[in-house]
Amino acid sequence: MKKITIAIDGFSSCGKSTMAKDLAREVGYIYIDSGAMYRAVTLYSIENGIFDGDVIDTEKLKKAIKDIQISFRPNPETGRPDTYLNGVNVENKIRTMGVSSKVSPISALDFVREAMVAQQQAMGKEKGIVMDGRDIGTTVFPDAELKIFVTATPEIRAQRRFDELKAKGQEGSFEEILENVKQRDYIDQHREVSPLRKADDALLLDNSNLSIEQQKEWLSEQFGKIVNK
Ligand SMILES: Nc1ncnc2c1ncn2[C@@H]1O[C@H](COP(=O)(O)OP(=O)(O)O)[C@@H](O)[C@H]1O
Ligand SMILES: Nc1ccn([C@@H]2O[C@H](COP(=O)(O)OP(=O)(O)O)[C@@H](O)[C@H]2O)c(=O)n1
Repeated sequence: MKKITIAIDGFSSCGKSTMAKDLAREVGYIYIDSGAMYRAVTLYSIENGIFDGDVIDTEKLKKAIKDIQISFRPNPETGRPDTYLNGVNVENKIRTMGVSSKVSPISALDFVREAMVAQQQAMGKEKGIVMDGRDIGTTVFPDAELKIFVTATPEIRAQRRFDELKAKGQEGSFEEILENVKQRDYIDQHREVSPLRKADDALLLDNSNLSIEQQKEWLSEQFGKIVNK
């Protein structure tokens, strides 16, 4: 069966990673969470004095960027990849509100995007990959055979993220999460480099009223239409 490239983009916390991981597992493709890479750069910046409040020392980060190595390794317990920053497992740390509140300004920096996009393109050069993010169908893999753009209302997305963080015992009120979701959407859509937008040839999926199982079936169907053509 021919191998293709699958790009899943969309708004924050709508279920992109969930559907991307499910499909990758089902069809035996590599799954890459590009958001985890931007989150890892943000964690590095927080831990290495690159932030002074909300101000970013861009010169310092520019010098450090080549020393920031991000990789993914399978976690046998969860059956999903964990994110490693310079060899250390940071999967839990990068999902905190502290990182969520600082990730979009870091992701708007051109040199950060350049470094991440180069790594993402190298990961996908053999195809057989599902990658989710904000600019996968527009910038990272503009020739992807299957492109999806996912959305849901901000309230539903914030509720999903709230439930997730609560289940992990992490802090964050619904209002704080909703505000963060809206703020990141705004910054992601309005930045100069590779802003979040639907690629012209992407299929739009509003999953506000779909269950995880239903969206998984829908995505498998779209995949089948392309590989069985
Ligand atoms: N269709 C859905 N209905 C309800 N919850 C969902 C759905 N899709 C995903 N979720 C849950 O919503 C949360 C955010 O999903 P995630 O895949 O991490 O989103 P994204 O990658 O877009 O940020 C997760 O806790 C996930 O289990
Ligand atoms: N391809 C990507 C992926 C994420 N990002 C940035 O990284 C942040 C975190 O991405 P994420 O996918 O982990 O976000 P969630 O929707 O999972 O909360 C986004 O809000 C964007 O600012 C990006 O700029 N480009």
